[in-house]
Amino acid sequence: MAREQLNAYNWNGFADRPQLAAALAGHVAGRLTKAIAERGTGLLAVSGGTTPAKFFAALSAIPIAWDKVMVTLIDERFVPPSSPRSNAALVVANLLQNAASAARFVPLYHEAASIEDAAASDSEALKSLPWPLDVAILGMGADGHTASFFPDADNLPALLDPSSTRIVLPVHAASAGEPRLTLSLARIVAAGFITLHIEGEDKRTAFEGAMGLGARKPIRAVIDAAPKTVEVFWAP
Ligand SMILES: O=C(O)[C@H](O)[C@@H](O)[C@H](O)[C@H](O)COP(=O)(O)O
Repeated sequence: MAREQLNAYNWNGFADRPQLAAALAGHVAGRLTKAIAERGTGLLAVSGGTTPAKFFAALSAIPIAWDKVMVTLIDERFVPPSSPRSNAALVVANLLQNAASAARFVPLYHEAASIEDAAASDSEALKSLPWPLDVAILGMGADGHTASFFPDADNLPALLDPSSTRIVLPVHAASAGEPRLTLSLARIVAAGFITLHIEGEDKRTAFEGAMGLGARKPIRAVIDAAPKTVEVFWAP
């Protein structure tokens, strides 16, 4: 594993994806165990998409006190759990299995008249979670989006506002596929352990581009706003 201290992130490179999954799962399990020892609970927020399934499977098998862990989503497509696009379905099928089946899951999607109504009621409902996040697992698209902070989002400045008091925000972005629900940047960067899990050469190139000079991509805004170093986990 190669570690490079660059800017406000650490680059943790792995030879292959299974090794990354095992290492990231070990780090996350350790952070959750530390949180449970310190405050009696662990609060984990994970991203969806196609990258995290192997990491979820590795984490699900680690025997920590999962009955003291609460799992929620960094973001969600505005679709029911029956949809193949549902991040909640991905988490239930891949993470909330084995030892981790004892964790409590707090999804973001529920039926609502609009995505704005869903985000507002989510923000209320999620107030009762034991904030701040102990662990935030971010993904990234080739366009430099993370969470549902899409570069073409209608309300990107509000999504990236570090002083936002909202917990969940609605997102309309043509490139997103469907309307989204996302944790606000403020809630994400307050996490005790923030990781970015990316795989493949395209994602590495996109990340390096986002960290360079030029247009500020959403992933850069998150890293710049984070008071702690973001741990990037990458494999080819
Ligand atoms: O709902 C989502 O899609 C995710 O939360 C999103 O932020 C994801 O992490 C990136 O789009 C990368 O997705 P892939 O892992 O599919 O490349």
